[in-house]
Amino acid sequence: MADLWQDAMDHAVAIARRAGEVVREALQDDRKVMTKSSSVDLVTQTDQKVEQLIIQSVKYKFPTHSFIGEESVAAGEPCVLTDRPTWIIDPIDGTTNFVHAFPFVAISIGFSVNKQIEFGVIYSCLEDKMYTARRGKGAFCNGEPLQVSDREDIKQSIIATEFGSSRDPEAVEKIFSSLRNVLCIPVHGVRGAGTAAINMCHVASGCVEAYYEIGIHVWDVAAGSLVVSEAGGVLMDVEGGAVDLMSRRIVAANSRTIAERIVKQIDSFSPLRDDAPPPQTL
Ligand SMILES: O=P([O-])([O-])O[C@@H]1[C@@H](O)[C@H](O)[C@@H](O)[C@H](O)[C@@H]1O
Ligand SMILES: [Mg+2]
Ligand SMILES: [Mg+2]
Repeated sequence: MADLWQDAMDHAVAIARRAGEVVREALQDDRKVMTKSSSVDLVTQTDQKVEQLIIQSVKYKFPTHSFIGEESVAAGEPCVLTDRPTWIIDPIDGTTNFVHAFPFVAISIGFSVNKQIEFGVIYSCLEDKMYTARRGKGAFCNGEPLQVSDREDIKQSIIATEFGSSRDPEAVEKIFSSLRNVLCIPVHGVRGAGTAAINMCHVASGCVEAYYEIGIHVWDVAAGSLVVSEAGGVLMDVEGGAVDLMSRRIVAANSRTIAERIVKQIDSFSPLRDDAPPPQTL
């Protein structure tokens, strides 16, 4: 039977590739940096330009589809996932890397129908790696199938995580407490690419056993969640149980054993959900 969403997925791959060209070109110029939720939550005109490029091209081809885009939400658009076909877009995942020319930058596009991710496309544009996953049909990098690592012993693992963009002292304390717990299991190492999407592609590729973070957003992990699960990995909330893409918390691992071991080390907290109603102003 023909795949209902193949056309949309082909479009996502094409537009992610085009967006990657725009990002690479922008790296040659000065990058004007603005801030969002905090002085370390960065955004550039390229983030906004790439998001508009993706949304306009999708609207033209699929006029009935909905969007959740990082920069549109920052500009006041709602962040609510419905049953409608929805493109969940992070135009530049790794903006801080982009600003500093640290060489991991991705365009991340997840596509959800009935609140289920149908496909995920992550283009690591400085490495020219196109990661794709279609629900039930596997995960790939530049067309080659991906498979998570088979290491079950966490003491022989590399774990990926990030520090995020909150500098709230209580959150920072918990982030360091979790990091200390994980490091002292002990694990072989802790890494972070500076982008949630690429960290998840690293889990899917088998070069790290797990990735966890509190503070990410739905656009950081929508595509990556399918890339990981289609490569044979598992997703979990940081307190165990099912992952909720709007909760801003995630553990993505090669196996349930490793995911549960990570969960035990995490000093968890709950940032404001992505779909929380905006605060009332009097
Ligand atoms: O803002 P942005 O570069 O798209 O996305 C960023 C992530 O991918 C990064 O890994 C994470 O630590 C930050 O919290 C942020 O969400
Ligand atoms: Mg991001
Ligand atoms: Mg971004």
